[in-house]
Amino acid sequence: MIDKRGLRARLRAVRDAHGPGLLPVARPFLDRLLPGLTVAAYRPLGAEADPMLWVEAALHAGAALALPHVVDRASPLRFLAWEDGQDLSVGAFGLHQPAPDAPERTPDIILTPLVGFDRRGNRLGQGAGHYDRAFAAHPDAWRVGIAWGIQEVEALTPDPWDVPLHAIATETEWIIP
Ligand SMILES: Nc1nc2c(c(=O)[nH]1)N(C=O)[C@@H](CNc1ccc(C(=O)N[C@@H](CCC(=O)O)C(=O)O)cc1)CN2
Ligand SMILES: Nc1ncnc2c1ncn2[C@@H]1O[C@H](COP(=O)(O)OP(=O)(O)OP(=O)(O)O)[C@@H](O)[C@H]1O
Repeated sequence: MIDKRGLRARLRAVRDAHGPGLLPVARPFLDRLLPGLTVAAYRPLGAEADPMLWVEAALHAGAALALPHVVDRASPLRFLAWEDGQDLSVGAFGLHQPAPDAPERTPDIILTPLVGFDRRGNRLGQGAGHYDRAFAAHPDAWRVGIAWGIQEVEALTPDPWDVPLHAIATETEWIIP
């Protein structure tokens, strides 16, 4: 039985030792983009891989953007509209988020920050269940995990509520489970 909390602490340390940076855009993401689609991205926390080049590609393709908005661990995440260049404010967990009254959006693609992952599409997140619940609420969205390659682990044991990723992007690989 894996100790998820211990593993999470170890993988956060591995990620932070890597340091921040922009993740290059993966070709299959570009191929998927269409005008009018909604792409949910995120603003990185600490040394999370930064998807800003993916955001630029999405805008270039005419897609709309959303960012996650959370208020605490217990409440569900909402994806809120984010117009290009729009100011963000710092909220829960130090996250840069849209204003709480920004319109809610249904994502077609969810770019998901990972704490850890395995090659089968299993994911370890922050442990509040924000993305677990978002995946359950948006079952038709394309779930792409984003991480540095060193955040890979041999195998994660999925919990009953876990919804696997469709793909994982790292700085060197596009992994299809
Ligand atoms: N950039 C980013 N945005 C995100 C997430 C994320 O993981 N990364 N989320 C993912 O669900 C949601 C926010 N949920 C969160 C839940 C818990 C913690 C948390 O426990 N933070 C730790 C430090 C985290 C770290 O260093 O990795 C803390 O505050 O001590 C953070 C975000 C939505 N937005
Ligand atoms: N669909 C759901 N509805 C309600 N609660 C959920 C749902 N999915 C997960 N949860 C709860 O959220 C918590 C998620 O913990 P877990 O350790 O699996 O998070 P995680 O793998 O780090 O992922 P996340 O990024 O979503 O936090 C658990 O307590 C679980 O009971």
